[in-house]
Amino acid sequence: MLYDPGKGPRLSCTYINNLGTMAASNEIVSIDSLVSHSLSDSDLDEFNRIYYGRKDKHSLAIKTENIESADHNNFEIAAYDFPAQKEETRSPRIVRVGIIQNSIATPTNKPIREQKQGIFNKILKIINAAACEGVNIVCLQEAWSMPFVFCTREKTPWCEFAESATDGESVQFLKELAVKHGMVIISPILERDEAHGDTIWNTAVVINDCGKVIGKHRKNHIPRVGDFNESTYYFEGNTGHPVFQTKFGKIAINICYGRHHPLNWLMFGVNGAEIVFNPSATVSGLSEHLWGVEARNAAIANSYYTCAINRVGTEQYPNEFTSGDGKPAHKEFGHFYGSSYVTAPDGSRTPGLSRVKDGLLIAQLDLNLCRQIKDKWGFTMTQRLDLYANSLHKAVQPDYEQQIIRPN
Ligand SMILES: NC(=O)NCCC(=O)O
Repeated sequence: MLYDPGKGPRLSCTYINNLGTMAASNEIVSIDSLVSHSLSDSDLDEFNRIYYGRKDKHSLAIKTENIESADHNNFEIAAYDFPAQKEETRSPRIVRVGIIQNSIATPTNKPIREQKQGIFNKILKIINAAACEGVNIVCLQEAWSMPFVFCTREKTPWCEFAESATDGESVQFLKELAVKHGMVIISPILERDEAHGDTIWNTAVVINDCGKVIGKHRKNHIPRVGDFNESTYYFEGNTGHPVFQTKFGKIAINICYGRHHPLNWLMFGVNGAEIVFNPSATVSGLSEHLWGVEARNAAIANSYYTCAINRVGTEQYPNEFTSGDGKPAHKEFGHFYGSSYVTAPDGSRTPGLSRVKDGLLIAQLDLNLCRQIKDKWGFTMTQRLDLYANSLHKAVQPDYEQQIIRPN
C-alpha cells in the first residue's frame, strides 16, 4: 500500500496533555500536509521536484499490517526510496533506515520507572513495524526514554533518568530487539558514567545487529539558548567524531544542537560517514525555520545521507520555571514539532513526518550515491581542508589578528 502524507487532516484537534487532561491544539499537522492541501496534483509534483529535488515521488509500499498497526497505535508510518545510478563495477549498496519520533507516554509527575516503561511500550510497537518492513538501522530521538527535563534546572528527580551506556535499562531493552531483528539500533540517552565520578552525559549508544554495544558518541555542542539549560546537567562530549563501521554501512551521530555547527558535520564526513543521524529535541518558535535547512545542507556539503529526528509533543512539568526573559514563570517547555526527515547526498529529501504525532519514517538508501555525488560535484575534492586547518590553527591563538584589509 502506498502512503500519501498529503491526505491526512490539516490541523490536530485535541490531545491528552502530560498532566493527563484533554487539551485543544491548533497545531498544523505538517508543513507537507499544508502544502499538499493547497496544491493541485500537478503543482504538488512540481513542488516536490523544485523544492525537495524529488523528480518522482519514490514512495515505497508499506505492508497493510503495519499501516493497521500504525493506525491502531497512533503513529504515522511513511517510506521513501533513494535509488542511485547502476554502476558496472559495484553492486548497489542498499540499506533501510528507520527514524522514530515520539512523545512521552505518561505525565511527568509519575514515578520514573513508569514513565520509562510507558515510552518503551510505544517504541516496541514502532520498532516491530520497522523490523517487519526490513529496516536495518533504527535511530531514536535525543534522550528518547525520558521527558526533556532540562528546562527545569531541577536535579531531583530528573537525574534518575540517567543510565549506563553498557547495561542500562534502555540499552538492555534495545539489545534484545537488535538481536531479534538483526538490526543496528542507535539509542540516544542520558548517560550515567559510574566509572568517571558518576558524571552525566548526553550520549548516543550504538548497538550492532548482534546486540553488542560497539561504541558511543557524546554530544559535542551543548546549548545555552531559550529553555535548553542542558549545561546545568552535563559537559561538552569527549568522544570526538566517531564513525561506526556496521554491517549496513558507516554511520555517525551528530546530536541535536551540533547541527548548527558545520564543522561538526564536516568531521563526520572527514572520518568517512555515509549516513549521519541527527537525533534532536527542539521546539517551535526557536528553531523550526532552521530545521529543514541544516541537516539538508550538511548532506549536500558532505556528500552523505542525513537523518534529522525531532521529538514530538508538548511537555509539562510539575513546578514552574522561568526562561530568563522577563516573561511569567510557566510549566510547559513548548511544542516539540517532530517533522523528522531524510536527505540524500544530492540534496533531495523526503517530506517530514507529522508535527504532532509519533512516527516512523523509513528510507531505503543506496549508499553508492555518496561516491557518485562526490564524483559529480567534487565537494570533497575541492574542500581545501589544508587551507582551513592552517587558518583555524592561527585563529585560535590568543594573539590572533583578524584578516581585515582596512582603508588607508
Ligand atoms: N536539544 C538541543 O540541543 N536543543 C537545542 C535547541 C536547538 O538546537 O534547536
